[in-house]
Amino acid sequence: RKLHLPPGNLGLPFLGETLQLISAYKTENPEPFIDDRVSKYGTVFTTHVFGEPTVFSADPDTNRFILQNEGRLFESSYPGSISNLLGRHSLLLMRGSLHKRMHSLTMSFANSCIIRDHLLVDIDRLVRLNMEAWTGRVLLMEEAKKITFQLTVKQLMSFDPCEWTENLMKEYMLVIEGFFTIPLPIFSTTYRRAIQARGKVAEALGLVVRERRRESEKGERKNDMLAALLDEEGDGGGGFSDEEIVDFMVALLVAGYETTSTIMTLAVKFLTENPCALAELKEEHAEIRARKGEAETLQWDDYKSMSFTQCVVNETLRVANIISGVFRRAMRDVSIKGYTIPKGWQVFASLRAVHMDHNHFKDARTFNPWRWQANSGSSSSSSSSSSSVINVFTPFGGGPRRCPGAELARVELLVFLHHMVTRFSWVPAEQDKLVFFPTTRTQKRYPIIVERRDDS
Ligand code: HEM
Repeated sequence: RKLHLPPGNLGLPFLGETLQLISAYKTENPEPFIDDRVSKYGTVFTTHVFGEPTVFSADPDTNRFILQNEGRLFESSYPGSISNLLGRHSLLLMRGSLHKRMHSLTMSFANSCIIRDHLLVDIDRLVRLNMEAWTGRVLLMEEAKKITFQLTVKQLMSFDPCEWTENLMKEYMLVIEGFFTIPLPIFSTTYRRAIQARGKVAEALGLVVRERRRESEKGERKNDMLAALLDEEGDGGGGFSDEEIVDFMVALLVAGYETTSTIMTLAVKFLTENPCALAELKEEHAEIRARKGEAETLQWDDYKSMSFTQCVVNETLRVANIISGVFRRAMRDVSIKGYTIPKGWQVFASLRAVHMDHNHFKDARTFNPWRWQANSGSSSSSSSSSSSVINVFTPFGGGPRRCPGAELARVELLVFLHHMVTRFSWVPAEQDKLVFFPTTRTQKRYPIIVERRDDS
């Protein structure tokens, strides 16, 4: 068929432009890959990456259109290798009314009231507990991962850290490695190991589900996500099967883990490189600590008073979000900006391209947390965009699949930064570089030397 595709270049047969993309994203400055194409073709262009022709959007209105039309014109789409790791009943792969129901169930376990009344106390306790053991050289990325894993396990099934959770985490980390063996997972031993580890994680979680069913028959009920899943009715009436519940839990573990821990680590890296921002952040947290006793848990009001810390988190999400964009598939021919996206084509809504665009964010390539201060939470952007900045800042996506853990992630990040700056001073242990492929991370997992503060 003759369709008016967005302009662009499909590159080499099969490989397309995948190698150019990978080599750009393996550096600290991946922007030229998008900049070059935007300047040649405009903000919506055609390329060919990871084995498929793809319409790439660096345009906020197009991104919004794609995200809001989930289930009508576009649907989420993951390669088979990722779907196998997630499990077929994962929220990320669910569609239609079941997706809607399970998305709101997840939200109901991570909304502000639940965080304020139940989760905040655990977040504060588990962050402190982990930091108690910090001394000398610390691999910050590893520590942040440990914390986010423990927090999710607690929220999902009420387990505190123990030998069982440690073993689960070891297997789980192998699963996570499998997600980043793109573009050719089939040939990778890391991927095969990840699939095996996924089996072990599912087995361990399956045992927990069965045990909890037995407990609930005796009338015992915990207040956690697993309890809510056990109460929920499946699509065909009756409850969910063990397999469905396990897949759902694996997806939640995956979704909140690498994302939040990366932002924790990178916020610290950017603060270290920006002493003025670090000084202002320390001041904000010293004031909070001065109002409280050393051992006193952070309260919701304390969290709400961390306005500069929110700016630091926004800015870190803007310049280095691990989710640089989302893939979708066109469910039918879709007209957009005078072009046609053919049915079945892959679409990539790039969140990062918008966040790094000078038309929406002044000096977009510079880390500047103060930009968020202008109107309490929104950013001071250049005025060349008609859309408000709040609409173009979408680190948690948008539409029916918008991240249900967004508020929870923010609370975890702020509590982590609070204890980090009130308990420790630190210096980088060695030079470490930020890269964006296969995922956003620092090459050496950001090693730092920590020193406990006398007053902590
Ligand atoms: C800084 C941390 C986080 C970032 C940047 C982030 C970002 C995102 C983004 C962009 C999406 C949309 C994906 C899409 O449209 O296909 C998403 C979805 C999701 N996130 Fe998060 N997330 C974070 C933390 C969390 C946490 C802590 C949880 C735990 C509850 C979580 C659970 C989920 C789930 C379950 C989905 C899938 C929603 C669906 O498909 O309906 N995320 N996240």
